[in-house]
Amino acid sequence: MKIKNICCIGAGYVGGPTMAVIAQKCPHINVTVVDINEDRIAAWNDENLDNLPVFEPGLDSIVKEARGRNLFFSTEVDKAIDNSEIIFISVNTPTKTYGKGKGMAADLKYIELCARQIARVSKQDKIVVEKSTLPVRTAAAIKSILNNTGHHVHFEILSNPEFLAEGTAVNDLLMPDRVLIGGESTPKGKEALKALTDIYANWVPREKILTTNVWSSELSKLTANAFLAQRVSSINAMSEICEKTGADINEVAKAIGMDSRIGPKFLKASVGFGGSCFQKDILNLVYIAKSYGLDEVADYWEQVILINEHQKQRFSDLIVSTLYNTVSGKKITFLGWAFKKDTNDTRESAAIKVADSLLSEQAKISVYDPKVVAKQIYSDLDYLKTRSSEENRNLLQVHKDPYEACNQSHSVAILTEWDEFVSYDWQRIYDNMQKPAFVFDGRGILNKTELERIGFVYYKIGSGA
Ligand SMILES: NC(=O)C1=CN([C@@H]2O[C@H](COP(=O)(O)OP(=O)(O)OC[C@H]3O[C@@H](n4cnc5c(N)ncnc54)[C@H](O)[C@@H]3O)[C@@H](O)[C@H]2O)C=CC1
Ligand SMILES: O=C(O)[C@H]1O[C@H](OP(=O)(O)OP(=O)(O)OC[C@H]2O[C@@H](n3ccc(=O)[nH]c3=O)[C@H](O)[C@@H]2O)[C@H](O)[C@@H](O)[C@@H]1O
Repeated sequence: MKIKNICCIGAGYVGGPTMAVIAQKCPHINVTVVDINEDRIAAWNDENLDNLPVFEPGLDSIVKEARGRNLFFSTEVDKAIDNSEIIFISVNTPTKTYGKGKGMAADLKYIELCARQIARVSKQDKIVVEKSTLPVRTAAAIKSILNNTGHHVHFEILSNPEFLAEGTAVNDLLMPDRVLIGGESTPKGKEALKALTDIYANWVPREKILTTNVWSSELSKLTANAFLAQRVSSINAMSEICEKTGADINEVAKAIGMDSRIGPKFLKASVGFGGSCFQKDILNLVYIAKSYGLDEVADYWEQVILINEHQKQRFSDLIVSTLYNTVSGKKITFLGWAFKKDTNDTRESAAIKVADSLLSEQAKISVYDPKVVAKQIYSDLDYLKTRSSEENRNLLQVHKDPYEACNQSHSVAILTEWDEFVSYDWQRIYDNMQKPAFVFDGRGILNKTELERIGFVYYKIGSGA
């Protein structure tokens, strides 16, 4: 099968970067990324590459190279579907906020809308690729919609979950550990698997392109995120034991990570994992397990989330107790708001929960983040509905200069591990703070000896004060 046109529905953190890399590596294929969000598409088309809606190191130069050549961003969804032999669905699949499965199950309404639209528009056979993260067996629902509402064209459904991490998306896409494609073992299924494999093979070694059945592929994505998040919760659980016992979490992580069966990656203690996916995907897994009556399995995975909530809460509790049991009226500076460094994404960032707890204690918070804008920070807090948006704006200020944010502060809390925080002039920060000056390092990135030499009272996650 000769593929000339690809369409991707959803121009978000996955659709945008993924398609940009496919377009760069496959100049013989036209790639059109469509979205119903006009502002987002306009931003992808912005002449000024600083205005792209997704910040990812290296993404701007790839967009610059391919955009207008064989990479297009558009709001004309029907046209792009009609023109393409392969359609990726890369829309959001958030946790349901209503009805059955509220707070647990994945909300598949955007997926279903896409399937119905593809069915309505398509006049020729198409390959439909699940790029979004989906509950296992979603392909069956998509297939049923496509086969019952379309123009009797043949649809082949593939599962091709995305494993990129934000902040390293471009590298992850250029050099993936593996590409996973699930498909049916019928002749047409095999043909579809080959067509998609051939696209990736333009830059990914074939031995790294793994094909499985559809259900294994769908479930592998949830499993990978569950295992990764479990590692973070495991190291964070140990970080609390370290703080009680005098052990140091970095030393423990190094010692266990040298065991080749455990490995050194993803063992960084933190103020809690964030991001749009770990929590939602584990909740989804818990929901799936419960729906099959597997309560013990569900309880096991739910603990990963509970430890994560605990880690965020204990960090804000520690700030309050260390600051003499009251933060009312005290200025606390947050360095970082993004859920990790090198991204402007704040979804489920630990900073949001920690700020909310401290604001409920009447603290005054100043925030500096190199990439997150004030509008986003206020919208994250307003979304919680803990207090009025006017109160949020009164209690929390956003700064464009880190030194200004720290000025006259009682304490600085590190919420994101941005590299630039390490090289700040900490003496200057100390000189302009209230005394005693506290630093709560929720990412363990600063130099304890140096900060204590300056005069700070320094707390590091996983090794205490
Ligand atoms: N963010 C990440 O790092 C990763 C996300 N994923 C998964 O990929 C999927 C997408 O995630 P993100 O890109 O982060 O979401 P996102 O929210 O950044 O982007 C989704 C886009 O889809 C658009 N959309 C929704 N319904 C639409 C429709 N009917 N027609 C056209 N456009 C529509 C939205 O307007 C939005 O721009 C999710 O299932 C997520 O779990 C997987 C791996 C990594
Ligand atoms: O499905 C997804 O959305 C993606 O979720 C994660 O990627 P992402 O959330 O972008 O970023 P991670 O690097 O995994 O970090 C997630 C959170 O865990 C935290 N973390 C990570 C690693 C660690 O050692 N310690 C730690 O606290 C990070 O600070 C961050 O808040 C996975 O790593 C990706 O493989 C997956 O595709």
